Amino acid sequence: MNEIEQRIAELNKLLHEYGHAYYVLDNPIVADSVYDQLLHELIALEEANPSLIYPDSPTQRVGGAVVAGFKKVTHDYPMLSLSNAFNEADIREFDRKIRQAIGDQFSYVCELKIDGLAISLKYDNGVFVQGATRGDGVIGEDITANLKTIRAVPLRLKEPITIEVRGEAYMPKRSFEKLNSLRADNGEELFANPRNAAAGSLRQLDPKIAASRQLSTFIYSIGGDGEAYGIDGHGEMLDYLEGLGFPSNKERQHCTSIEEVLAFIEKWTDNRPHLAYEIDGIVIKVDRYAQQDELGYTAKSPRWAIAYKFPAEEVVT
Ligand SMILES: NC(=O)c1cnc(N)c2cc(Br)sc12
Repeated sequence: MNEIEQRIAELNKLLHEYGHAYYVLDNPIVADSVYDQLLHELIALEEANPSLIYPDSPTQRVGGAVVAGFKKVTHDYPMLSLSNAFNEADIREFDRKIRQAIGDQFSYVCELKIDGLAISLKYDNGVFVQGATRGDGVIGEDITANLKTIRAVPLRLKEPITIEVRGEAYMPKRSFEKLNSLRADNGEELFANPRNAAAGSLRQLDPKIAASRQLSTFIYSIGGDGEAYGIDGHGEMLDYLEGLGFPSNKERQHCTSIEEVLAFIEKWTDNRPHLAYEIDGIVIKVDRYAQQDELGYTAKSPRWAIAYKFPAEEVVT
């Protein structure tokens, strides 16, 4: 490798590491000015040596052309929807049915239900190759170019594996407030909430607009069979995805009883306003995959999971 090739390789490595720390771990290891200076050095070197541009270079996130529309994508595995619970009785009934089916020897994983747009991300040999919306659960839209602009979406995984993951793209509360304030100054219509703003941003035909909206994502499952990766449960899967370089929400808890689940719900009902992003509920899943398989699915959703929905907030007029 000559000097320029070495410097480009080093800048890609550094920017990938700094970007992961900042956007995925929410734990910056260099100042923004240092990151920007290295990024501009890489942009200049790539402009002078286009044959040395890495496909997963951070400069390639906002590369897509404006498109006339989005291609349709048929999901390899349907993207599920969850049945809902609205109160303690619903949750106890969910728990009772599970105990009736598989006995008492099981545990739950509880997670925050992110209020955004469900997405699917596909990786071939560790490289991000396609991203899509959930759509109707079977057919979604190819929004790869827009999803590449989300800094928390890894362009290359820490292992060269082929995997499809699912998660939620969302707009942090602060980004939402800044966006609506800008739109108000420009006399534009305001977005009603961060979910609509995130969906509207990812439906933009020009990736430069999506890139300007400061979206993020949490990844919370895979498409297909977790056991194919030697993983036996959902909690273990979330740790595995984190290890690959995906952003996963850290506010998850292993619960060994429905009382612990109810306490988790109460905790986050109170703490919800202090989160940097909107949540609309709590997702409760039986942890072990073998027990999920035993419980199976209804026509619409898994029997081994439920989404507790927070009561609709009083709109003060
Ligand atoms: N952690 C999770 O499983 C999770 C988080 N946030 C969401 N909006 C959803 C939706 C489904 Br379907 S699962 C899930």
